[in-house]
Amino acid sequence: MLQVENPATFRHYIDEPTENDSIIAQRVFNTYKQMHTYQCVDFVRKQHDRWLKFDHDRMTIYQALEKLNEFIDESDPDVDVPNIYHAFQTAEAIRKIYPDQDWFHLTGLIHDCGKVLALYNEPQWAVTGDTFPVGCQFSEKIVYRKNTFENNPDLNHPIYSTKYGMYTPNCGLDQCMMAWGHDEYLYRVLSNHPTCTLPDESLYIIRYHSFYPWHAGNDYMYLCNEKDLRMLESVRRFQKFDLYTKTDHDLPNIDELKPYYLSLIEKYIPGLVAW
Ligand SMILES: O[C@H]1[C@H](O)[C@@H](O)[C@H](O)[C@@H](O)[C@H]1O
Ligand SMILES: [Fe+2]
Ligand SMILES: [Fe+2]
Repeated sequence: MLQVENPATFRHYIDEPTENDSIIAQRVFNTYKQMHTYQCVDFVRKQHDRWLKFDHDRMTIYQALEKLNEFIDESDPDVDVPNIYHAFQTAEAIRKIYPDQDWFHLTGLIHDCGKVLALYNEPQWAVTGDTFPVGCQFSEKIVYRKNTFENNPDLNHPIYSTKYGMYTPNCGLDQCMMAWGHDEYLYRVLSNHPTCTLPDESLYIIRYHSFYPWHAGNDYMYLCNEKDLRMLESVRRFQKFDLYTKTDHDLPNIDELKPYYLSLIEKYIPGLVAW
């Protein structure tokens, strides 16, 4: 088990921060305010059209990871260094506790690589942050649920505002359209890569790791099928490493760790990937 000294210090979201609150608190709130204003069924459809042709770039997974050197996540109250450190912190913590599960180490390393979207001019509210399904009622468990959705075009939609919205009971999360961001994007990129041999569990973790209203809030169970409920434990197992290893001190030595992770990429996701 991962030892966590003080879990309550993570994911602290300050409501309606003012100038007296930290810059980070303001930046996080503004990112979610925009996300909850603009993420709607129409927007997600447009993003699928735009990004699921995989005609933006060709680069290896490691090259994508290195791009996160230039990227600070504005939705995250717990990280204020480039995201590549978070990738190695997550992976190394998993490796310590599960030395034999190399696919899980690699999952930790790459799970946020979808954030390269932001380096192709996508705004952070369409890249980072927690996710939720669009096309049905927004859960009370979404962060800042009370004061950030008032201008969302789907909020009072006759179908999308109902419990099941455009879905059916227990249809399965793969039938649901999630708010567009780094999870769904990387999942689709890897599914489209002909030589990716990561196990299903890995791809599932990548796809839903930001779905906090579900895996942490226990909501949306009425959309889940058996597979989702089976995978929930895996997502939760991953989430502890993803969240509780975030620290801006003790940054990992990337050059030292690089050869091991390059070997895992060669094993599970070799070659140039289409983005
Ligand atoms: O701010 C964070 C960050 O963007 C993570 O990458 C995402 O997975 C989390 O759900 C979110 O809370
Ligand atoms: Fe993430
Ligand atoms: Fe992460």
